[in-house]
Amino acid sequence: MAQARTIVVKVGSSSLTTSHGGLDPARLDALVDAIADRVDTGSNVVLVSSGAIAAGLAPLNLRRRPRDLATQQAAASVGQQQLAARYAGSFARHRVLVGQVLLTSDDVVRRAHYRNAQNTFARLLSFDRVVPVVNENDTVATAEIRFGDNDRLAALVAHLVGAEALVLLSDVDALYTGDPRLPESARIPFVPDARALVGIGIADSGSDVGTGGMASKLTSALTATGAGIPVLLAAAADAAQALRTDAPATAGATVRAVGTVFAPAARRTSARLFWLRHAADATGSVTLDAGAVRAVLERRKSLLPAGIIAVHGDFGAGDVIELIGPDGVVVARGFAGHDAGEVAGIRGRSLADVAEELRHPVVHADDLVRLTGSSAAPGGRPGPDRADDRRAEPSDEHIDPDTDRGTGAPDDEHPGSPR
Ligand SMILES: Nc1ncnc2c1ncn2[C@@H]1O[C@H](COP(=O)(O)OP(=O)(O)O)[C@@H](O)[C@H]1O
Ligand SMILES: N[C@@H](CCC(=O)OP(=O)(O)O)C(=O)O
Repeated sequence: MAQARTIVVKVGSSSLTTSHGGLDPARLDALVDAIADRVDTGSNVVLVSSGAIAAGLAPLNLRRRPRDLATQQAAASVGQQQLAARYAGSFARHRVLVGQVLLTSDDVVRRAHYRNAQNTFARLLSFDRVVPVVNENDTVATAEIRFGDNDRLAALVAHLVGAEALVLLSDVDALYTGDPRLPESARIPFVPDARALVGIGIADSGSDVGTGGMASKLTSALTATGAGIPVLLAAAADAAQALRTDAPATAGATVRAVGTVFAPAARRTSARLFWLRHAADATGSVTLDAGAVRAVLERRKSLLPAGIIAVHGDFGAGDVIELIGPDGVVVARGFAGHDAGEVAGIRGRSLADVAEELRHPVVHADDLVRLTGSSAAPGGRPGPDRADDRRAEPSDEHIDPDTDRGTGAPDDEHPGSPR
């Protein structure tokens, strides 16, 4: 945390607004001061800031957060503008420029867009004293393409910019064993891995303006730590402490004086597999027989046509597809090596029996992420899969079309895999 050169800070709506609605300039300035101090030490900081909808309530005379999408979009339209102006003015006190980045999920579910966003951030951060301020583009995001909560967005952005730390700032000062308003709930200073979250009680949000709640913060934390990025969850009021580069450790180097630290997994997932797991939308799917599920999940093999029972959707080679077990459960996602028509033509057949130009896996082992065997993160999206962390490098599997068995040397080119 203290050494991170690039750091993503996410702040929730409840930490930027007054109890009457509208932005709270004092709290916003205090956050900006803490971030500017970190910028002064040479760190790159990306700020993912919620608060557009909340900031639009008071100017539009709306008493509470609207439930319908159109009014939320109207509030976000007014509020985002106010938020951006406030940040620009507040950061200007420190001679820091802000760059506004508004994203829809489309910007990350399409791989070309994901790369484009990556390039934009890289260029922005190459300038001195520029802080990108990110939010969901609520005004144009329809129900179907919404991230919905900025906690998940922050984890995706952290990976996108190659951050070395993610700081989630909220109205609660740490993760607790249960509802933080109850005296029996205890603060958890350190979460070594996802298993430590078993039994944690998730209470309703303490604020009326936040959307994600603690469940989405935990999903975000597990997504980031699964990609090798440590996470600190702390109160926005403790931002200065949380972002200090010389913050004293209380009990060993991993525990900070404030908040809850989530330890990173040992390896960083490759950008490609991270995107496949957390961001990509599937274009179609294939149903596997039980043997193929075992081969893919337990023996870490490529998916061959012989194990496919059915093909769904109209995907092309290189598209993201879901691999579904015979019981209907999605067991993996991968980049298709063939288009849907080709898979339909060769399904159930041994590689030796198919035309030479089609003699390669439907999904190569290096092109898939397994979704079972991992602890599902709270909130629904798949959690980090330790098995995949071990395999951030290409597998050493080589497909022998005569036997359909993996044998030896690395396979450099996998048809259809976007690189
Ligand atoms: N086990 C828990 N530990 C800490 N906070 C919790 C827990 N369960 C629920 N919460 C609630 O989560 C809330 C933070 O989520 P949210 O309101 O969405 O914040 P933000 O607006 O910062 O995104 C806190 O107000 C807290 O009351
Ligand atoms: N994009 C929305 C915020 C969505 C959100 O995740 O809010 P929060 O739970 O307060 O972080 C906005 O700016 O109002």
